[in-house]
Amino acid sequence: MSAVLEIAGLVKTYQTLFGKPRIALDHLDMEVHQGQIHGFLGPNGSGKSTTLKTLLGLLRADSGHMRILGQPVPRALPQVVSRVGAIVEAPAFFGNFTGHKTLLLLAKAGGVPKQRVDVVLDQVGLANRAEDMVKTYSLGMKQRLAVASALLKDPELLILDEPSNGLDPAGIREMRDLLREQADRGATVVISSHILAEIQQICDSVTIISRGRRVAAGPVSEVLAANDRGTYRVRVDDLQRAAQILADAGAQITVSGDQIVVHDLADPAWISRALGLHDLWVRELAPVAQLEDAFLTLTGGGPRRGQFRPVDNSEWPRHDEAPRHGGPPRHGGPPLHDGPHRPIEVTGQIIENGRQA
Ligand SMILES: Nc1ncnc2c1ncn2[C@@H]1O[C@H](COP(=O)(O)OP(=O)(O)OP(=O)(O)O)[C@@H](O)[C@H]1O
Repeated sequence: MSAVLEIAGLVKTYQTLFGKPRIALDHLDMEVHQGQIHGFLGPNGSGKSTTLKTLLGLLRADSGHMRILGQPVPRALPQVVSRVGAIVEAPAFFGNFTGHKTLLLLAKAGGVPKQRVDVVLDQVGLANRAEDMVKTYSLGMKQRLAVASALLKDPELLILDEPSNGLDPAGIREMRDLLREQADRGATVVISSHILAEIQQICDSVTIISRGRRVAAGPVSEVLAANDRGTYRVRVDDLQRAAQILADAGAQITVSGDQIVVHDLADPAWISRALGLHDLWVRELAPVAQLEDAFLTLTGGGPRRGQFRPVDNSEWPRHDEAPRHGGPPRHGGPPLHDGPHRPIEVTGQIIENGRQA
């Protein structure tokens, strides 16, 4: 498999008006292979947009090497630009133009045959609104128009920043099918997204960055396996009491809907034992390999009730220096005891260990 996109040692520093320069990319490496759908993930402020803009020649890097379709960029961008379709940040369209006219102008400017306009309108499901003005479009429809504009050139490499932004569940599924079709015809797709479940479903491989550095990369299954934190989903009749017992026994838990998720556990039998001691019988116990878990572990951010996690800013301590959020190292399960129960709130929201974090 040949690399369609290669980044090595990319450094980008922003000069801020006051204070010291801000390091946005800190020797970033990334590689994407042909025909893959590749997820580019990172917390807010981790450097995703900076990477994509630098790759597309919209920003100048301090140092590092980049290649698109085997050509060094930005030097050889003019040679490859006709083979790349990209949306980086929400593109601005003229509200008084129709979707059709918008794409027609873009096709003309890019030297693309105008017949492609109807093809891409159809591909993104906008054909029936093509003659309406863009200002009447919903957020999701504008997003579809943006994707249509990126598809005009029938690109070999498609780079999409948050392609599912503003789409409803049916729209997200259509987008997934559309991107899969692009990969099936041999195109390579790079998408950045915060919808991790979506990335897990759609992507063949991922790069996860934090504070401008790559913290994990590879096939989704490998990234999941390497970062399996021993997370288990439990269903039990008396959810509230079960959550209380597990929390009091020292487990790291979150409660969501009708299930308890137990984190950082080496031996799932501990859960059955802990609940069985209180005559509560487990109805379902299953491992959860979630990209979200891996993401939070790798980027050092877990949910904290009543507290906002700082954005992934270079002024904060680096991940390897920072205290790890999200609990102690994986263990075989805390010792069980029959101690007094603290009140616990089961709200369908995330709670941590039965107490406010
Ligand atoms: N023009 C700028 N001037 C100064 N700092 C900037 C500028 N643009 C971005 N940054 C900083 O660079 C870092 C990376 O920002 P970037 O926008 O690339 O992150 P991101 O991963 O795309 O974030 P998000 O997911 O929130 O879009 C952040 O600390 C941000 O504040």
